[in-house]
Amino acid sequence: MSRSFQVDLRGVVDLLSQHLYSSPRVYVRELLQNAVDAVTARRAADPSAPAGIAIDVHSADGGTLRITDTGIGLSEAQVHELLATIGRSSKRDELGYGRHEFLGQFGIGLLSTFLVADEARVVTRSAGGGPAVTWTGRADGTYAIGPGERDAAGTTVTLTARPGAEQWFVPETVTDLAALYGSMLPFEITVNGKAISGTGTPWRADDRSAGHRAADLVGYAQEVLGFTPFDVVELDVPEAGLTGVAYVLPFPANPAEHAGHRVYLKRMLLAENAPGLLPDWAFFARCVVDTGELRPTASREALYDDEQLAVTREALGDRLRGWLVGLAGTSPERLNRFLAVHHLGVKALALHDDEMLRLVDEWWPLETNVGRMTLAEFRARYGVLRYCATAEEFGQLAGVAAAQDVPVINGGYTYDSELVERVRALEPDLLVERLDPSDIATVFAELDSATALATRPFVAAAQRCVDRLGCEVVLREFEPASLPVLYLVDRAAAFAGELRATKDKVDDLWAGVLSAFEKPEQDRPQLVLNYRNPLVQRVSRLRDADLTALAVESLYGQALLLGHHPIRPADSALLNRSFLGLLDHALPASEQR
Ligand SMILES: Nc1ncnc2c1ncn2[C@@H]1O[C@H](COP(=O)(O)OP(=O)(O)OP(=O)(O)O)[C@@H](O)[C@H]1O
Repeated sequence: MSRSFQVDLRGVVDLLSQHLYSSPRVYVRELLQNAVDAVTARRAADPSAPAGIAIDVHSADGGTLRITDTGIGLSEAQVHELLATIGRSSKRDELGYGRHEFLGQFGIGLLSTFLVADEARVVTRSAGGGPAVTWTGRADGTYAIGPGERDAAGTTVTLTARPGAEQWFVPETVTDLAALYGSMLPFEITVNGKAISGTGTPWRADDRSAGHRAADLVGYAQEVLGFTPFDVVELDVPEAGLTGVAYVLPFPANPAEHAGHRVYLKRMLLAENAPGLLPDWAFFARCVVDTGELRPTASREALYDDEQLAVTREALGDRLRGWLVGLAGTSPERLNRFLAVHHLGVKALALHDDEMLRLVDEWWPLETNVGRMTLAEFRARYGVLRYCATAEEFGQLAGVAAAQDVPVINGGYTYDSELVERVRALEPDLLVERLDPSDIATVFAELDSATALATRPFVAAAQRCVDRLGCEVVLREFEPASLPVLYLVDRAAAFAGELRATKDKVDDLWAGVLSAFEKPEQDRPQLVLNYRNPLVQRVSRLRDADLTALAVESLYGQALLLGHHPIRPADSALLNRSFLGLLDHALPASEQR
């Protein structure tokens, strides 16, 4: 013998309230939606039928809400079949798919009334004829049917607040909720006599002037989203029955935070923060759209992530890409302003997305030692993309490289050096070179042999001064002559330096382990003195050993500062000492004054 399932309605309502719906407030949406569907169904058969939905809500006596529609209504047989059977809906076709013209499809919406009330009373009269019927459903799973009083076709649902749910029956709250969900619906809807719908979507095509329409769109963003958009991009994807606008954000957005969009389904609000409508790279835009074809999840709070959503996402992405490309073509100045706001996000995405990379390549000016310019401009001019990987290396080398006609990009800003390397994806034959301080050292000219011989004692003395600081002194000739000294740390030496600093801080065991990585001598940073500089020449000729030491030490300090190198405690002690020592030498002794 086959038996029927028994359903514990309390359990089902708990399930809905705790796991499906985010808040009891959705009961307003579900009632509104049933009323809209009923009006739609009636007007499908009789386009001249009235289309009105009225909510009356009072908070006296704990709270009651009544919603009346002029919709299709239900006969007694339909009441048994549709209202009293969970999961049964009149809005699905023979195959069980939601019918296109209706908002509902799951057959559970009415249950949401039990989130806020113990009893729902429905008085309905079918437009097809027959007497009015009253159905009273209770949260404990029982229902009663009896005759109803109602002259015109349509339905009235009445709820009384359950103790503890009174806040959902406050007239202002209900007005706000009805406006939130229903303000774009194409029928007149009133709450306590006040209309909350009627004007339609702000992007509708009508007889407003272009300026008026544009102002409405901006006004909507200001009022509803709370910002004045950088730009407004109109959206239209016929396959998804989708229209709307994308607002370009006027402030930086984090691409990692998948921003949500305001989505209306057949003019009724589905979600204020629906994710997944735009591709990840379009993090800089917030959409407000109305769609007839995309499917909701059963909670009606998000879009169902299916193939159709994926196709729509692509189409919307193309639209925004088109906007960006258009901006580049027609209004580079605006594109630059856009990048000034969103460059970090655009750059982050350019690491994976060729389209964004192209945008950065052509439009984002980078710092170089020959002025700010885009990567595209740089390689058109110089052929090679030569860059320093860190701001410190750029600080050390920019001036010297420029003096030797070596243009170089500062890759030290967030993502910049990765992007320079990535540009190869656009142009596989492109030469990309990372400039290392040791590369620059090789272009320094050796001194002629006589000068080298004559300055050998000075170099030896200078070496003794800075030996304990772990660097090697070399005397060379290079441009610009105005630069007396350079402190060059190549990558290996920088690593060795970090090792040394760490070793000083850790215990013996670790220091021993770290020593295994250390390489001797040739990795030491170089203090390169420029013999072309008149001051250095004078220092090299000093007879006084103390003064020579002071001068070398202060040149060392100067080189550290110029190259933005970290100043260790030993360095700052030396800087102090050399500065005071030089001052002492420079000032006349007091008895001579
Ligand atoms: N105001 C109304 N006028 C006419 N029929 C109604 C009304 N409210 C509900 N019904 C009938 O009751 C059925 C069940 O409603 P319910 O809200 O539970 O589900 P649904 O609207 O079909 O789907 P969903 O769960 O997606 O909202 C509806 O399919 C409809 O036939």
